[in-house]
Amino acid sequence: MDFVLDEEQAAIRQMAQDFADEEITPFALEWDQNKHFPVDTIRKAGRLGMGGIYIREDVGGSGLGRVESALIIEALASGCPAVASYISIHNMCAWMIDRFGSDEQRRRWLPGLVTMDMLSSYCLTEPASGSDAAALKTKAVRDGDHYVVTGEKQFISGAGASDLYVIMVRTGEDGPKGISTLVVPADTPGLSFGANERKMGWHAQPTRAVILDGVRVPVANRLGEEGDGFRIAMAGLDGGRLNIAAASLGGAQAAFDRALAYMKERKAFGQPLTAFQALQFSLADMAANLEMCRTFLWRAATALEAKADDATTLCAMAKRLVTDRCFEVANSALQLHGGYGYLADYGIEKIVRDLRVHQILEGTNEIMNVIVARSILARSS
Ligand SMILES: CC(C)(COP(=O)(O)OP(=O)(O)OC[C@H]1O[C@@H](n2cnc3c(N)ncnc32)[C@H](O)[C@@H]1OP(=O)(O)O)[C@@H](O)C(=O)NCCC(=O)NCCSC(=O)C1=CCCCC1
Repeated sequence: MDFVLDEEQAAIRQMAQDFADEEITPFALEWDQNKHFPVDTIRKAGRLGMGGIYIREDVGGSGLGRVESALIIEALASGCPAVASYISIHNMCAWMIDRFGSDEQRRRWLPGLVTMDMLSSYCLTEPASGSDAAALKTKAVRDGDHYVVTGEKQFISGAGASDLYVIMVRTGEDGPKGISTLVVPADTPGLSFGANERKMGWHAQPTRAVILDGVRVPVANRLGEEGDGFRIAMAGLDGGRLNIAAASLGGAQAAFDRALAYMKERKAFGQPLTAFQALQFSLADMAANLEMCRTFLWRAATALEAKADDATTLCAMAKRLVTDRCFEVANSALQLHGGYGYLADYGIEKIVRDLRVHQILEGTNEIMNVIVARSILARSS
């Protein structure tokens, strides 16, 4: 196994890092404080190929793999985890269309999605179903060559700003086999949005409910067959979870870098903070955790790219391990800043707030353990 990036991967990572340094980092605090969703910046990322990272090239995608995606999202998140995560979600939706859509659907939607002239949102969670995703109730009733869809999706990132909504609905029996996936354009009559939720972090992207009131969606907008929707949703999340882990890694690395710079400058008891062994040990722990997270993330990304049998399990492990450890690293970076770490202008508390939700969304870390434990038990039976 080769853990050294090749020339192309190093160049891709540098391109994303340059973009983050120039277009995201200088503005991230302002976006957070003003709850501003930087759509123009996101579209600029799209023009550099970051809207269709692992989309096939025949429709304008970048044709890269999951390791490259982890590199890009990590770099973007060094500027703002919330913006990087939105780009990650958009990529997940585009991939679901690329992987499960017909040729006609791919040609219809992907050229706009890969450039991010069209933005997309993933809609699975409902007010009464989160972890138990297969209990969703949003109903789609067939009426000729349309479905009539009624229900509500909760906690939807980008809702109100996105142009396309990839929505899991119930077309059949209770449970996972009665679920289908529909692609619904924002301007479809009957589609509306709840208020922007007030959150602890992720202020640089809106989170709203998506409300469907008798929305007529052409059957031609269904991905795959009726009943395929749960499998499609879960397959999308395998890669989504890796990207969320990469966003945690980028945020935690940025917090570490700031803590190191601060410790070199700040003096206590006549010496820079870097002279104190207890604080050196803290830095060493943080650095080891970051490196472990990065290495494991690349391992899981390689497995997903290779469609390995244990890819879903490794993605779940990576999501839990990386988002937990990186939250601890960011929190330690805050601690190393002393009182200044708690001030909004230093930017560290924003990273901690942004990273906290990565332990909850795209499947809570407890659900990640459910997935891992099930696979261990299945293998040992
Ligand atoms: C793991 C889980 C709890 C499992 O459920 P059950 O036991 O009901 O379903 P089970 O019996 O495991 O499976 C059913 C079928 O489905 C196939 N399949 C499962 N995983 C996969 C997979 N990874 N790939 C392909 N097929 C899969 C499975 O094989 C089975 O089919 P079969 O019967 O064999 O024909 C699942 O529900 C889950 O994960 N919840 C977390 C939701 C959750 O993660 N939201 C997050 C919502 S999104 C979110 O939070 C966002 C936040 C910010 C913005 C973006 C989105």
